[in-house]
Amino acid sequence: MADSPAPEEQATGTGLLPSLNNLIAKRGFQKWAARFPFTRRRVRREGEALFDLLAGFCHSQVLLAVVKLDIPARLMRGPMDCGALSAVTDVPVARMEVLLRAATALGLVRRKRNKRYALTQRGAALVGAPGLQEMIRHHDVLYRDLADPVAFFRGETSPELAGFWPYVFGGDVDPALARTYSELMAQSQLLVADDTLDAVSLKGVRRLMDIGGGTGAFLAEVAKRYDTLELTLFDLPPVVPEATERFAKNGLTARTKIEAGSFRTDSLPMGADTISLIRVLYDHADETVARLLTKIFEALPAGGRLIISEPMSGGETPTKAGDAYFALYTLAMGTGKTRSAAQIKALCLTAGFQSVDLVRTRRSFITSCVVAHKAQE
Ligand SMILES: C[S@@+](CC[C@H](N)C(=O)[O-])C[C@H]1O[C@@H](n2cnc3c(N)ncnc32)[C@H](O)[C@@H]1O
Repeated sequence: MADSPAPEEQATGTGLLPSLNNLIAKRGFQKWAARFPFTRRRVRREGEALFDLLAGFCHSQVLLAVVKLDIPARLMRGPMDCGALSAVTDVPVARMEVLLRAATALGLVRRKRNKRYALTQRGAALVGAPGLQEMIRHHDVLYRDLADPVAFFRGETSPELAGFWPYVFGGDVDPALARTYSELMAQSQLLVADDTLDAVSLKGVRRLMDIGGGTGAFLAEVAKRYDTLELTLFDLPPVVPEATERFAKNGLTARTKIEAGSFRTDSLPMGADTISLIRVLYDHADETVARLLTKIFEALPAGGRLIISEPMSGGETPTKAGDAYFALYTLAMGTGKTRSAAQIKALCLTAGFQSVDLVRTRRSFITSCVVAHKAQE
């Protein structure tokens, strides 16, 4: 009985003909389709795609090992052979050979004629993309949280990630932990800032307030593009010293105000004609987001704008990055969720904004953008 299709699956067939999915699931049909000239290419592609899903965890672990053993940085200094890499990483030669062959198959390294390994362009991008290696390094926490995926989706686990980002609970933060998290955020912020500022113009803006602006990495990038714009950073008190340091280092002290506070319990500073929320909403539950958006609406003048930039769900069309990665990540964090642009738009309209634009960004796996407008009086 266990093998018979569920009633709703049977119902997908029409009349006497079985549904296409019922056919595809039959081994005899699979064998025929794998040989038939008009179907065999598609069958092979689908088979490969399924195998990639099955092997995805191994691929991620190869990536993690490559990063943890500092192989990209070592190969940036010049090609190395397996023996040399084995010696500097303390991985036995035979096992290093397996790792390097796997990394070759995944396009991270390539073996030259002289048997030395060099980075490919993809491998070099690992070094060049700010924050990517730090992100990969801290993935071991996420992977442990997902080790029993059924228990995870049933909500029966206590994910470690929820403790990795304790600030979202609004509690006191250990300064050392705040620094680890801030470093990771600031590094990866550079890509987010690039894509956000390419998608949304700040021409004509007088003062921008970045709420949950962390250590000021986004505002520092804004300052590079707009040299007269005044800047305000609003974030929890533990993050403030590093932001002060960054603004001083970048010669921005005179142009920036730093306001320490919590958007949960404090009122927001007035005076900005544009407010940004960069990777903030997905950390929080709908009620917190709704209250924050209302506070922002009240803090903005007539005609003011709110820019929201963060990885989003694909909504009606789920995406690999938004729905098969960030949604799981935020679920493990336990306090927020990955929302679609349409869901964020609806929350903004409920908060009082007159209109909301969904702005196309260059790489949705880095960030997506929504811009909300307060009515002119
Ligand atoms: C995911 S980080 C994003 C930081 C930065 N915007 C970025 O994209 O790199 C979320 C930020 O929101 C801040 N935050 C969280 N809860 C907050 C609260 N209640 N009030 C103010 N800031 C808060 C955190 O301290 C943190 O800097």
